[in-house]
This record gives sequence, C-alpha cells and structure tokens, in this order.
Amino acid sequence: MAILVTGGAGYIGSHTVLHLLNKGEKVVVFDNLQKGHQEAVMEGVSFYKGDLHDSDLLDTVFAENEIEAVIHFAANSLVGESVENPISYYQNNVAGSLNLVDRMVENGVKKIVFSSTAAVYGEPETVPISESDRTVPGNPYGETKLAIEKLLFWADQAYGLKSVALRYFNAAGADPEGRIGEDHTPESHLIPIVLEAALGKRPHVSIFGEDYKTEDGTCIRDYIHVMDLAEAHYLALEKLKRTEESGVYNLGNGTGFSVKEVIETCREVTGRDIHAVASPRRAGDPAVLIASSQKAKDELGWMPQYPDLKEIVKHAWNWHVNHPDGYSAQ
Ligand SMILES: NC(=O)c1ccc[n+]([C@@H]2O[C@H](COP(=O)([O-])OP(=O)(O)OC[C@H]3O[C@@H](n4cnc5c(N)ncnc54)[C@H](O)[C@@H]3O)[C@@H](O)[C@H]2O)c1
Ligand SMILES: O=c1ccn([C@@H]2O[C@H](COP(=O)(O)OP(=O)(O)O[C@H]3O[C@H](CO)[C@@H](O)[C@H](O)[C@H]3O)[C@@H](O)[C@H]2O)c(=O)[nH]1
Repeated sequence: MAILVTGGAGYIGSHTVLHLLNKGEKVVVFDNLQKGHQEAVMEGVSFYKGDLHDSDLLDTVFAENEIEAVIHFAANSLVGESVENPISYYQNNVAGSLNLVDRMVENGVKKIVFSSTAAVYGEPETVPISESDRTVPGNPYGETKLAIEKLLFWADQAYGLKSVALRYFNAAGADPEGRIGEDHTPESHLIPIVLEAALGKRPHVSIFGEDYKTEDGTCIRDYIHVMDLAEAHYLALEKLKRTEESGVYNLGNGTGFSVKEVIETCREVTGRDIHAVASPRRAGDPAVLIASSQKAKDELGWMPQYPDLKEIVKHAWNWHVNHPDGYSAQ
C-alpha cells in the first residue's frame, strides 16, 4: 500500500516524502509544480504532474496505485497574497481540496492528514495557543484552511473518512543532510529572505511593522523545523491506522521569536552583515503566534528533535549557501 502526497514537490511535502521513504513507506507524489520542484522529489518515487481540480487524473492515480492514505499539502499558503487575492485561495484551497476529498470518498480511500495552519486562530486571546482555543481567522488563507477542517469533520460523520488536521506554526530549516531545502519564487518567508540578504542576493530585509504590542515592536512567531513536521505526519498516519480516530493538533516549539530576534540569529549563524529596514505592516499578520503542542506530544508521541532556532537556521543556511539559486541550478 502507498501513501499519496499532494504537494509533495513543495517545501514541507518534499521533506515529508524523504522522511516517509526513510521509514520504509511507499510514496506517490501528486503536484502541479506551480510552486514545487520535481528535483525535490527523491528518485524512485512515482510522480504525477497534475492539479487537484483534475478529477480524471486523480481517479487514474487511485486506480493505478494502492493508496491507503493521503497526506494533503497542496495549497496556496501565503497570508499577504491571500488578502490581495482571496478568490484564488478559495479556488485552490477550498475547491481543490473539496475535489480531492470527493475523489477519495469515491475511490474508497478513508484516511487523510491535512496541512492546516496557525492562521486558523487569527489574533489569539492568550498564548500559547491550544487546539480548543477559538478559531477566528484574520485572513482568507486561514479561512480556507478552517473550511477544509470543517469539511473533514463532516466527511468523517457522513462517509467514515478519518482525518488528522495538523496546524503548523512557522515551518523553517532544511534536511540536515542538505539534500533538499526551501526554494520559493518569489520567496516570502522570513528566514530564507534573511538568508538571501546574507548571501547578497537582496540588499536588505524589510521588517514588516515595528509598532506591534510586543517587546521590540515586531511580530513574534513559533518556528518549527521542517523535519520535525515531517515526523509529525508519519506519527499522525500511524495514529490514524491504530485508532481510526480523527483529530486536530498544533505543531510548534512553544517558544516565540520576534522578527528582529530571527534576523539577529541569522547574523550569528552566518557571520555576515544583514541590513534590515523598517517597513509598513503586512496585511493579515497577527502580532503573536505561539503553539502549545502538548496534545501532539501526548497523543501522537511527537517530540521535536531540532527545537533550537540556531540549529533550524543553520540547516537552512547550509542549504542556501550550497544552492544559492535553489533547484534551478541543479
Ligand atoms: N510553510 C509554512 O510555514 C506553513 C505553515 C503552516 C501550514 N502550511 C501548509 O503546508 C502546506 C505546504 O506548505 P509549503 O510551505 O510546503 O508550500 P509549497 O508552496 O512549497 O508547497 C505546496 C505544493 O503544492 C503544490 N500545489 C499547489 N496547488 C496545487 C494544486 N492545485 N494541485 C497540485 N499541486 C498543487 C505546489 O506546486 C507546491 O509544490 C500548505 O498546505 C501550507 O498551507 C505551511
Ligand atoms: O520580508 C519579510 C517577511 C516576513 N516578515 C515577517 O516575519 C513574520 C513571519 O512571516 P512569514 O515567514 O511570511 O510567515 P507567516 O506569514 O507567519 O506565515 C507562515 O506561517 C503560518 C503559520 O504561522 C503559515 O500558515 C503560513 O503558510 C506560513 O507562510 C511575519 O510577522 C512577517 O510579517 C518580515 O518582517 N519581513
């Protein structure tokens, strides 16, 4: 039996594929390559270039492979972009996921692990955030992810489709062995942007807002190593197989770092000058997001291996310094 990974050529998806292969799992990747890279998919993995909206191709994938479960990463995932273009987020994240779930039900595939996000919480009332806290997304991206969490809840009641929604906080870092890493064009995530500035690929880093109600005025996020996320997907699948119970879990380290602290850590790790410039706030950004991941620890047996921000940045830097032009140069 194989695991179908949608978005498996993307950043978190490709690291999860690598991890699943290390665990001896058989993997099939489905990705339209709108953001992903075929080079990020390990050799020997079946790869289908296709879109979530393509029902015929999804049916072919289910017919040609014995799929026991789906890990669903494929989505648009940028907070700022979602505020500017909500329709494309509803189209891809809601309509695309709906179609995938529809084809799963039709083809008798009964397990899914879904990439949700800290963005479902909006501006939290208290931190660290627990799964039972209120979900009031502050941007269309978070709304689309919450909509699919709700679809999955009802699909369990109606069709017995079992799901785990993993609400990740900020994914960062890279394969510690340097085989794959983060490569988005254009890049919008803080750590790779700061590292591009360290490489001289951009003149400076813009700090989006210095007037938040935080100690240094900049936004605070909980950065989680991409390989720790990968392991959580494996554990979530194991739990689904073992208990056949749906669930929702936060994934973060429980420690927050401000934008300025992240830039400082990147200066320390790279030993390079990194110029930072104050800029206006980015629409849709909450001030502070920090996870309580106690539930994932208790119920999935998840224990992050790389909780130290310096180590997370070190692995990311190792990838960027060796692949300054990302996958395109390979
Ligand atoms: N990066 C983060 O910090 C973060 C945090 C929380 C949640 N997430 C979620 O994790 C998932 C993966 O994020 P990522 O950072 O790896 O993003 P990514 O853009 O690197 O990966 C997404 C992949 O999905 C593919 N894709 C998108 N739409 C598709 C479609 N309609 N059909 C087929 N393939 C499609 C893209 O080509 C890409 O390879 C997303 O669902 C995102 O919302 C990411
Ligand atoms: O050039 C930059 C880029 C980002 N930031 C700030 O850095 C923080 C982190 O931003 P970014 O790396 O873009 O991540 P988020 O917007 O926090 O979103 C990520 O983390 C969310 C979960 O917390 C996920 O849902 C999203 O998919 C993922 O992109 C935010 O405060 C940004 O305003 C800057 O100041 N300058």
